[in-house]
Amino acid sequence: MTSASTQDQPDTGTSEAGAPDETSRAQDEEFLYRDESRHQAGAQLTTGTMARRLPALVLRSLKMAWQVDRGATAGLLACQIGTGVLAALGLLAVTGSITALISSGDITERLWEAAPQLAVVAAATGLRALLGITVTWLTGRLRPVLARAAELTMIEAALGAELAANNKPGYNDFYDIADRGAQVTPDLVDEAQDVLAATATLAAGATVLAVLHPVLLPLLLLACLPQAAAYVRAARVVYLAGLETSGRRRMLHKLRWHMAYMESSEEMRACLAGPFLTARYRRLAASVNAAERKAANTGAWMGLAGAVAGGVAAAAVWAALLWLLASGRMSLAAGGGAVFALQTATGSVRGIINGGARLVRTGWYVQDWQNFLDNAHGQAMTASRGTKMLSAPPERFEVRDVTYRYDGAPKDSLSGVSLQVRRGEIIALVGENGSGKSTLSRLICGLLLPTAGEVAWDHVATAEMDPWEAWKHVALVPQKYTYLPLSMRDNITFGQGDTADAAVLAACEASGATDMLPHLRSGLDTLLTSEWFGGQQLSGGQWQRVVLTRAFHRQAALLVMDEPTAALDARAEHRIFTGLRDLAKDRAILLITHRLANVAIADKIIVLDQGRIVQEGSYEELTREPGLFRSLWELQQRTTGEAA
Ligand SMILES: Nc1ncnc2c1ncn2[C@@H]1O[C@H](COP(=O)(O)OP(=O)(O)OP(=O)(O)O)[C@@H](O)[C@H]1O
Repeated sequence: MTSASTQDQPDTGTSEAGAPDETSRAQDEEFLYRDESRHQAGAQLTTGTMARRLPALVLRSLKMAWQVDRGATAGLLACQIGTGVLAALGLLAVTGSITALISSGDITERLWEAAPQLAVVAAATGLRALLGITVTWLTGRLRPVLARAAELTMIEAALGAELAANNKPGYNDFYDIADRGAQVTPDLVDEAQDVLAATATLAAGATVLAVLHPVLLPLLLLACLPQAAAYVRAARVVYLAGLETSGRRRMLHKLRWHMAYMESSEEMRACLAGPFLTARYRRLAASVNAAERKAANTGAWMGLAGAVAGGVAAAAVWAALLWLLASGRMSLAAGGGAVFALQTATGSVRGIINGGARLVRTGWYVQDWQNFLDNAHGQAMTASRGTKMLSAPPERFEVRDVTYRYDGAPKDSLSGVSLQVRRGEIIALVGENGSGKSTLSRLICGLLLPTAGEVAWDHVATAEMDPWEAWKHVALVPQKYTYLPLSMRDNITFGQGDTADAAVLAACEASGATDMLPHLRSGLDTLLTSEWFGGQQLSGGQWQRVVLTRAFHRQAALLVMDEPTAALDARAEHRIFTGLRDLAKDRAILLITHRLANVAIADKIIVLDQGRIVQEGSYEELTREPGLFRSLWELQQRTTGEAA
């Protein structure tokens, strides 16, 4: 979809390309970051479906609220019931006192008759205000805990799902949308309570109206229907606009992050990426703004239509009341009470409509959260794998005729691959970019399950094992490793194994990370980032040493290292490779590297090309026989020779 002009011209957004070019760029980008599947899913979500699902969603949120803070949840429910009862009492007392005051007879007697009811009104109003304050306090206490709990449920579900599920296209959009659902979970509880409170007040008003005249209540409810429909439709438009722009909004968030945070700050400046990206930010922001403005306008028109319909309908109800009075079907005294009851009931119905529309909209968001959870649970490792435990750390890791294709990928990343590695052995995987080395390492670790074939540890298939138990035997140095803003000790141990100095320092010694310690302010307890006060920033190679220490500290039976020394200096790299044989004594090691001279240490080298094994043998054999390994190795030799 990228137009030729987009590629040829500097994309600063201020070029002389003119308006049509800008428009086509904006369209290209809109297409690039679209989120079609979510939008389609949203379009199918009707108000009726949501109305049916709402009780379950509200109950789910209430249950979660109950789990995180029983006191606050029970208090809130009690306050809402209390508010409803007080509203009913107050309303009955007001209508009673109005009826008494405007009935015929001596004014003093009428005042005395109305006095107790007026006292009830005053007490009910005061108590309701008190309950209102309590609700605000309890809601403030519950909201953040509930949102955090909803977030945690998502994180746990995401961590419990197959890695393959996270690799699916659109996963991040799905996660982002669900995250918004998690944030508004407390709103669902609030709004459900508002609707309940308004319903309780309406019940009081309705009782009075029904007593005064049976036609008033159905008339009032009928009159509110068009307004309710308009409000819910307006809420749906806003919700759908949010879904439609989710991919673009996520891109905006990414751009902000890259432009403002430290990690990308060098390239932003030296590559002059700033103007290019800010121009893209502006265009994307403009397209998101336009979509949101359109939704706001449509929503406003719908709201207006609803309000007009509501006004006309309210006028009809008042006209009906006047007709009842004029035709003598209702007494003047009863009419006074009816006016007040009608006023209150109309207010309550408006509260129900507003709250109900908000509730439905929040329901859609929370449904996104629920969908994410359902999907993650549907792809949970507990569902797709067995529960077999290994009685001892495995001795042999075997890949048997394995094929793997990523979800949505046009072709297999691995086909018919077989190999094995035992404890005490070092197997090297080599091959050009994209040949399938990292994919194979994920399969042998049991992170991915084969599309066909089998990966087995001591004859137990990874698909049959309890993955959490299995990974206790794995140490992984991935190609893209994680820098966490934790202390050095926590970054190494992740709270597992022996976290005491001696064990951590022994692992540091093996990786060469000990050299860094004298420069760290608090040794192993230094925070490894300068994003927070008191923390210290490490260099790329220093981080790689920390990640290697993490792997060595695990003392696992299988050690997988994907480009483990790419960022290390010559001395540090030498140290790792000379120490590898020692580490292999009680470990099976799978080593992936492009530095072919380093694989001389391996017992066996496996050469991958386009997902297939094309060669295997020792370093001596492969450097002698013609083939892919030798041609790559010769190229490297030539480059280093020429450089020398
Ligand atoms: N998460 C993923 N989703 C879809 N396809 C993927 C994913 N990861 C890798 N691939 C594809 O699988 C193939 C093998 O990738 P892999 O990362 O295993 O190669 P590699 O040999 O480790 O490459 P490199 O030397 O560049 O690290 C590539 O074509 C790649 O595009």
